Amino acid sequence: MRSLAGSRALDRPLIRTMASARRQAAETIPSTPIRVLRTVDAVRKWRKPQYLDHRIVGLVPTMGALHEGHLSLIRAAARETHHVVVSIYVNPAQFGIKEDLASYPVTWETDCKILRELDRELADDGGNLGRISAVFAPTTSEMYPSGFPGQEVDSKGSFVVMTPISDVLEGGTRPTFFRGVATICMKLFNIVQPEKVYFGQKDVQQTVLIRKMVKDFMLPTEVIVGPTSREPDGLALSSRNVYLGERRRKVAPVLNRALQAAEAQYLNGAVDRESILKAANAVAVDTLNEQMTLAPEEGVKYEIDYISLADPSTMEELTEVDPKNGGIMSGAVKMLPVESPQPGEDLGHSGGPSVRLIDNIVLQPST
Ligand SMILES: Nc1ncnc2c1ncn2[C@@H]1O[C@H](COP(=O)(O)OP(=O)(O)OP(=O)(O)O)[C@@H](O)[C@H]1O
Ligand SMILES: CC(C)(CO)[C@@H](O)C(=O)[O-]
Ligand code: BAL
Repeated sequence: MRSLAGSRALDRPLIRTMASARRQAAETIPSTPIRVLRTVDAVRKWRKPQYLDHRIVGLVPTMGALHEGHLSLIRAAARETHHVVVSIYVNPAQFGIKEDLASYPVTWETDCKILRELDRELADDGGNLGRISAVFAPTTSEMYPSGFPGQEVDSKGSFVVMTPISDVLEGGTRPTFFRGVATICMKLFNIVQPEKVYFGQKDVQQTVLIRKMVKDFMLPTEVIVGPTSREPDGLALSSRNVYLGERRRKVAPVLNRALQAAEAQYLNGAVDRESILKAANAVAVDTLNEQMTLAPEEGVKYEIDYISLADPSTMEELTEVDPKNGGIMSGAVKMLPVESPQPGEDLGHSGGPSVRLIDNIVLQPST
């Protein structure tokens, strides 16, 4: 008969085998085949057979807190590629030191639930080439293997810097933003090696930057831009809308209304900067004046960061729209924290800090 000690010794390799099997079992989003990949190495191992099998991979980069805007990009990717990879990573390098990195919504469990439901929808839709195959959710030490370089304007490190596009509009207010975006997107593209990448029109300057990065650095990927998803009242969906709270949410469509007023001028035949921008500024200023007449516990205040009329391929300001090329009307407003918050008032995520909202409308070229 085996001694107790002997039987324990015999069990040990079995225990080791089970443990290493557990270690090797691929992490997935529960009740789905969607792999959760957390390291560069894991993505590379997953990617190689797809490459050898000539399977097309589409990448949808996100910072999580998923909403319908993200889902529209994932749906587009599933229609056109065999394997959709969604990256979820809040990249500190694109946040300025005084920006909202610490409070940025992180909703991993809800994101997984949303992706599970979307994957079922995609499976039932015969029109798709592929499904969501993987979520890439790395840590900062994985994405910055030499150490995180910092969020300061003068931080030293390995960055992708693109000028002058990074210096204007969004980059004017957020001087490290596009350096951070270009750097992280270059890393994501190098890791996933997607044939196609999907970005939202809501962040129009980002799409222009990414297209330029792909062109200037000869990256073997195609950039696809999906339309802006909106709430019924025109507000562009954005992960940051959760900061607004009820009072500011009602006023937040002002930016879209301002841009629509400008678009109406263009559609009526105006091409000069002054006529087009005047219409947008009038809506923004009139709405603010109306708010100022309200009692402090009702009103909402905001600052107009910029309202721009720019060239669609460079984002340089235009004095006149060439109808052959069209233009981009874009803007940013900073919704200030509400005054005289009332007991029980919904102030929004994280106590309702200032929220910067962006939006844009394409002035279509006439054919
Ligand atoms: N309303 C939208 N419609 C279409 N695409 C969108 C929309 N909002 C975001 N996207 C796109 O989704 C991708 C990931 O964006 P991100 O995760 O930053 O979401 P976000 O809502 O833009 O968040 P934030 O509030 O931080 O700007 C980007 O390509 C972005 O342009
Ligand atoms: C493209 C992106 C995921 C890079 O971090 C981010 O800028 C975003 O979510 O738009
Ligand atoms: N969607 C843009 C990401 C950012 O504002 O940081």
